[in-house]
Amino acid sequence: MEGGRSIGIIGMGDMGKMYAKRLSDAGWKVNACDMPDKYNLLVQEFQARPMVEIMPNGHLVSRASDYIIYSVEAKNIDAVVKAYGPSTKLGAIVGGQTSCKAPEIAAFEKHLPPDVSIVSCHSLHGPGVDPRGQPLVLIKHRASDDDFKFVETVLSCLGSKHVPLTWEQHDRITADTQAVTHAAFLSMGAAWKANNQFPWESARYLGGIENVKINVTLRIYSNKWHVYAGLAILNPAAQKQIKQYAESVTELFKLMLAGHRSELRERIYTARKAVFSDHRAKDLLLQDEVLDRFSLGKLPEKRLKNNHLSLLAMVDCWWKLGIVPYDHMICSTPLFRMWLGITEYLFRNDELLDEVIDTAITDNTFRADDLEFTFAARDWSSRVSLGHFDGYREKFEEIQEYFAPRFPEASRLGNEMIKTILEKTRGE
Ligand SMILES: NC(=O)C1=CN([C@@H]2O[C@H](COP(=O)(O)OP(=O)(O)OC[C@H]3O[C@@H](n4cnc5c(N)ncnc54)[C@H](OP(=O)(O)O)[C@@H]3O)[C@@H](O)[C@H]2O)C=CC1
Ligand SMILES: O=C(O)C(=O)Cc1ccc(O)cc1
Repeated sequence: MEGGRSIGIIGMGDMGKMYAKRLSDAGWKVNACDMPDKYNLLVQEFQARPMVEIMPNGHLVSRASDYIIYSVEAKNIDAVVKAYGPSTKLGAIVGGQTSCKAPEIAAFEKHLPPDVSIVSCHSLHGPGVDPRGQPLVLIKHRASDDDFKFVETVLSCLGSKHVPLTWEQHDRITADTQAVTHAAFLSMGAAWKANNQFPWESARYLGGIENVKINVTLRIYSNKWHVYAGLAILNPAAQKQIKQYAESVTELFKLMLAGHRSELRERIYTARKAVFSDHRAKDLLLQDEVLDRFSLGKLPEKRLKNNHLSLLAMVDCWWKLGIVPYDHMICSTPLFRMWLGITEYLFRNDELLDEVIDTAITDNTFRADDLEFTFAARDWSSRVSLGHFDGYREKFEEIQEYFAPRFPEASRLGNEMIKTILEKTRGE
């Protein structure tokens, strides 16, 4: 392909393998490696794919390839580029797949020889999602137009929607979209565990919006901790967003506890105006019948009320930070679109929003759940702000273990849900 040029992939985890398979299927020669101890296993796994050559380490991949993609943990990017960067083939192009670009670009600038071009990428979806039509961010950081065109040509086989950005724009947008979305779902999981609850066993958490909350939470906890830790801890804008989310949760919960109905209502309606007023005429991203279809438990005859503190706080947080989430649709992940979908579903239905406010003030049966949710949001925020990967990992894996028995079923249902919902909410 293209004058015999080949592609290198350093890091053959979930994303690296997905890229290796799709690029080689499109006819590209791929040179790939993971840690040296995985060499034999990878050789076996890829033996039926002659277009993928597994190599023992990143030096060999770097010296043989014309466009090298680092697909390793964000927290390791500096060390890995430091090790292999100097072995990069003269005049090659280098990029990375990590979810936060500030450390990745810094590592490239520090460790790559000056003749090497830098064009980075970020597929805004997990490895199990069909990349067609999903946003793919491309960052032309230090490269000629021809080099950039070459990367576009290589990655066009993914069928994704190319979104050219600078690394600064990328980090700002993904803090708004991914990091704070994950914080909300991570907090739901933490609260359910703290109350020793499996939400699909409680009628309160069945149907509609609740299905999305449960399926997405389980999807996040079934993934690798470092993906979420990396994009939250390493992105300075993310810390601010997550902190505001925790503050919004706390303040709204205090208004509920104190029974300040009119203050709560006014705050929620002010936030709604700031976030949704320009979108009132547009179709809803998600509809009832889609939401109800994907339940881990048996749907109750009549939907039970919830005060949806997690959703109220999200809109409050967007308002406080001056974020209009629709502005980011071009650069959104599936989980963000689902999160915005259920938030919008609530905020654009006057009757439901009023019911939620009434439940928040009059129904005490949610207090225990909301208390744990508030603790959880604050705890995640402080772990992210402290910047300790170990502290993040410890909490994530404890909750992961709690929910693990339901991952297979939740993944199956979650995949179907994502597929159906994505057809209705493709970016833009
Ligand atoms: N999963 C997702 O949904 C998405 C992830 N991303 C980003 O893509 C990157 C990869 O994520 P993902 O594939 O999920 O994570 P994985 O943990 O599955 O893959 C990373 C791989 O890189 C390997 N690795 C670490 N150091 C080296 C090294 N020195 N040489 C070769 N290989 C090395 C790891 O080995 P070991 O495990 O032994 O450390 C691991 O196998 C991350 O930065 C992530 O943020 C981007 C979009 C979506
Ligand atoms: O859709 C999401 O937000 C996910 O959780 C999957 C994901 C994780 C990390 C990325 O960098 C991009 C996508």
